[in-house]
Amino acid sequence: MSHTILQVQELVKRFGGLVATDHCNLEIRTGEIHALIGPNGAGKTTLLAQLCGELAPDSGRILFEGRDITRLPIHKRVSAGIVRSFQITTLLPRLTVRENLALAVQARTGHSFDFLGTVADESDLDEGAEDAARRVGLIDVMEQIVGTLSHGKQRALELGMALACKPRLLLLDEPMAGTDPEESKRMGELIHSLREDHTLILVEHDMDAVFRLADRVSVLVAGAVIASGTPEQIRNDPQVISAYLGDDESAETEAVQ
Ligand SMILES: Nc1ncnc2c1ncn2[C@@H]1O[C@H](COP(=O)(O)OP(=O)(O)OP(=O)(O)O)[C@@H](O)[C@H]1O
Repeated sequence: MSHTILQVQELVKRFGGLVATDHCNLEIRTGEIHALIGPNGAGKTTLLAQLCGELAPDSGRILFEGRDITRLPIHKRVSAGIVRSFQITTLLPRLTVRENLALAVQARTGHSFDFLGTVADESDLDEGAEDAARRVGLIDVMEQIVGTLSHGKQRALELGMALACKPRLLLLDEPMAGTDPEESKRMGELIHSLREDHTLILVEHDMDAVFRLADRVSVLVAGAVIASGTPEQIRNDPQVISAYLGDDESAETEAVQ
């Protein structure tokens, strides 16, 4: 029986007069890939930012494994096991893959950032960096300068940096963005492989990827979840079809642009 890892209860976030998150309720089960979809401006990114602690909600609660984390700062959520990809640091293009990953391990373990010059000598950092690199298929390019990697490999590295923080719940914000079909396929396989030992929330505009990868899908419209279910249930939900997916191919394509 699956149990709930994350619960969002009646979450509200306003930007001035705009209600970006409107009494949002969401339940994420341990071990699932849960996709969050919805039209542009529906509030997906704003919700993710509240889950990782980047934005403070105005009201409502977020429970992680039953514990109220609504007011916990980002670094404490990372320690608790919630990591958003690209959250800890953006890539440092002039450093190597190994150095970038070691910095992500440092962020998790609380090592000081002051001794950049000796990063490569720290065996615990190195081990963590190599584990993450292996996981995302970058072990053969550990010494390569990040700025010289292909876009797809840079995306994989961003994911590797999130993994170096040893998350239990990984928040992925548009991992397929800007990737070509081959890179997108590889990223899909990578995400699928993470499901073994992680719970994932996936915000993604690529509907093919969403319906292929997700165990369950929630649809956000105007800051509220209007439906949650299996990809099959969501595809056939009349409310979702009229509010978002549309009832034919062209409407679907239009809705996700
Ligand atoms: N910092 C901010 N200040 C003011 N308004 C904001 C801010 N961030 C987001 N918004 C507004 O909140 C609403 C939700 O935006 P958000 O980016 O969360 O939607 P989204 O579903 O992620 O959209 P997209 O699919 O286009 O990325 C939008 O109307 C947006 O303009």
